Amino acid sequence: MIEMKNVSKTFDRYQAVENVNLSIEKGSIYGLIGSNGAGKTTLLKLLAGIYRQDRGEVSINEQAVYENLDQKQKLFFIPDQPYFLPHYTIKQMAQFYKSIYPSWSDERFQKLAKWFDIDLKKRIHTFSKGWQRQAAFILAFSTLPQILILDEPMDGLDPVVRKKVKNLMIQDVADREMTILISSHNLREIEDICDHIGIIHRGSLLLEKELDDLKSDIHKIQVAYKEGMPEDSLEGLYMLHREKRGSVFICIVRGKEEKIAEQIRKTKPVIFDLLPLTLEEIFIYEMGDIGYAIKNVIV
Ligand SMILES: Nc1ncnc2c1ncn2[C@@H]1O[C@H](COP(=O)(O)OP(=O)(O)OP(=O)(O)O)[C@@H](O)[C@H]1O
Repeated sequence: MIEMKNVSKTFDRYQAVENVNLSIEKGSIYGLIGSNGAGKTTLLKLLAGIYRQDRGEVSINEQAVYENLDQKQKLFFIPDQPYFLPHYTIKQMAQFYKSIYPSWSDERFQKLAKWFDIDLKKRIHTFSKGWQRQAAFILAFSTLPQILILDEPMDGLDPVVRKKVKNLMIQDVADREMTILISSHNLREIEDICDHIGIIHRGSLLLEKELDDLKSDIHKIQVAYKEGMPEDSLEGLYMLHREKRGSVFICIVRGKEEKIAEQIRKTKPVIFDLLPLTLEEIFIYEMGDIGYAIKNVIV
């Protein structure tokens, strides 16, 4: 299990991460989402042992990560701009990682190189952005990490490669209970593969939930009445957003589906639909609930 307890990190008095508590179960795929500058990369680098926290504890299976070689050999971090040793080919990078990671698999490396159809003898810095990212994934998956930490992983990858990478992730989670932590602004992709979601805002973790729980706790309702909306129809509902389109009211409501439906039906609407929200919509309204502007966002 990956854990953060009361973790804070400042840069020159700027609080990038503030008192974060977080836990990620083995074998889960955790999506970290948040606005620009929210602290996602800082959090990932703390978990990867690249940054040292000012306060709190960062641990994997109850052992500190920072300056702990044993722990670092269990994880692989792909930053938003993958790093390679200057002028190295993929083959040379493979030798380098083989010397660092005891779990390195030559068999996996050869298999992946063939599958991605990549030139192992070409210098990586001459590759396109997408090819460089593919190289990073081939190397990462060849170390057979217990934990894979990815910052904006699909940036610059074409749809076929994205699918291949997603399949590899899912396969390794299923076969070896690998844990994945992903930060991305592509919420459709996060929704597609993650089972847990954390929303970070201004350095604090706003919420952390199973994706299914997150989705079952917030709904969009469309409702219309013969003679306008009765005054008390929405009383007691936790309303995150409300707008009127013609005679139809569109509301975003927090709460359980049955409870919301029961209350609305009592008011005898002529139209009533209760719809699930996408992760993108949930993110926008959760952020709106804490004052991050949702004006002019049409859903
Ligand atoms: N090395 C650093 N030195 C000084 N400030 C930093 C450093 N790294 C991050 N910060 C600041 O910490 C805050 C959080 O940055 P971080 O990169 O973690 O955000 P993010 O959520 O990944 O953002 P984005 O989605 O825009 O990539 C920002 O205000 C950033 O300017």
